[in-house]
Amino acid sequence: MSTLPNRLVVSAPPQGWRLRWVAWRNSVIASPSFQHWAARLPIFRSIAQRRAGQSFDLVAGFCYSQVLTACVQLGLLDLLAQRAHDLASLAGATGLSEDAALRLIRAACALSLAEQVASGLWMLGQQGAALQANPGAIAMVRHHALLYSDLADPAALLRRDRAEPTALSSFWRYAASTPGPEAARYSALMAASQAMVAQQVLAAYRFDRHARLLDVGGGHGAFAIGVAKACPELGIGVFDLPPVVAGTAGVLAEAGLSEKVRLHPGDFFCDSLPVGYDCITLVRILHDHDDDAALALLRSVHAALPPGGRLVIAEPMADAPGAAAMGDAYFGLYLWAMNSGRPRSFGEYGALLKSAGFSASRSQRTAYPVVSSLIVSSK
Ligand SMILES: CC(C)=CCC/C(C)=C/CC/C(C)=C/C=C/C(C)=C/C=C/C=C(C)/C=C/C=C(C)/C=C/C=C(C)/C=C/CC(C)(C)O
Ligand SMILES: C[S@@+](CC[C@H](N)C(=O)[O-])C[C@H]1O[C@@H](n2cnc3c(N)ncnc32)[C@H](O)[C@@H]1O
Repeated sequence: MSTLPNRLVVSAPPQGWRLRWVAWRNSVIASPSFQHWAARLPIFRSIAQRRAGQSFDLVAGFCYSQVLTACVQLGLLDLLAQRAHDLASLAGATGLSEDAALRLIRAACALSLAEQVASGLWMLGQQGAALQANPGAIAMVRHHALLYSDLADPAALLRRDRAEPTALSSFWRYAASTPGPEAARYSALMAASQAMVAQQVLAAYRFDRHARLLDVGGGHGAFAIGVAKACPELGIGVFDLPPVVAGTAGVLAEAGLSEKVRLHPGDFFCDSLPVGYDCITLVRILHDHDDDAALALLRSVHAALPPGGRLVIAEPMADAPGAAAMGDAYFGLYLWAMNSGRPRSFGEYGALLKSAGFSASRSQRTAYPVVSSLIVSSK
């Protein structure tokens, strides 16, 4: 656990030596003759080939994503998870010609989504097995059609006025504040991807040290249900927009937790948060909002907590250890396309939390920072 610096992390002006080192290093790496010879020198060969592969993967990444999308769309991963298949059964089950099925299964094998276990016989590969264990990730693969439509012309997306609606912003804005199928679709997507996050949060923080927990922006209660099962003695509340909370009641009833979890319909930008909870969670909330709105929400949370009360922030963060691309490269563009919010580093949250009046904050490592990280703050 590390204590967060209580000020916005402004990187020190680059030292002279760092500028000179980076400039020299780049001039060497960018040299075609160095790239030619590095792969031929035993001392550099493996790193040169690995870097070349990484460069190719960066250039070709969208194609890989679409191989995964095709596998999800055609149910290929589910098929391969059940048993080994030959080409005829794969073609029949997916509705593809044998030529197309062979092209897809070879591509899936190249990405470890599938694995040839004998001549003409395939099963799930390591990457396919890992993804099958995370239905939320599979749900996001399906959801990415919206994201990729907004990213079709990335320069135009970055240039345009963020007030202009995009496919993603329409999905998230409209769905969050309007009853009906859109709100249900939106909350179902959140609930599907919540399991991975809840697992990380519950393993990293002991909620049973508290008496009552309020999950602000708790959606259809997926996190609240996870906490209720892990901490049977804990009093739990969920605060969310009225159209969403209307759906939460049904989800809690199905889980047999209607009496256990108290619902608080409201708008956390207009209404005060309910008091009486000694722990408040913000799970995948703050990164949805720009700094001013995030600070206003943190101030509202601070006002609702008793002295010594705790705030637990859980979301995918920028600069997460071993997952830098997930932060500013994925969520950075995702939230830009959503017209609101950004991923933040631990240091950036430290500054916001201090401005909101929190006395101390610390980061809490999780097993998979690529899924979610934690910050714990005290009033
Ligand atoms: C058994 C033998 C012989 C060897 C084993 C060797 C070994 C140890 C292998 C390791 C296997 C292993 C443990 C693999 C683990 C894999 C895991 C945990 C994979 C997890 C993948 C998770 C993914 C891909 C998650 C993706 C999540 C996404 C894309 C979430 C997007 C969320 C969005 C867009 C949220 C939007 C909400 C908003 C609006 C931003 O607030
Ligand atoms: C990205 S979802 C996260 C849901 C849940 N915490 C999770 O991790 O799956 C954001 C949640 O914040 C809620 N929300 C957005 N704006 C809100 C507002 N102004 N007041 C209350 N809830 C809001 C949405 O309805 C949604 O449930």
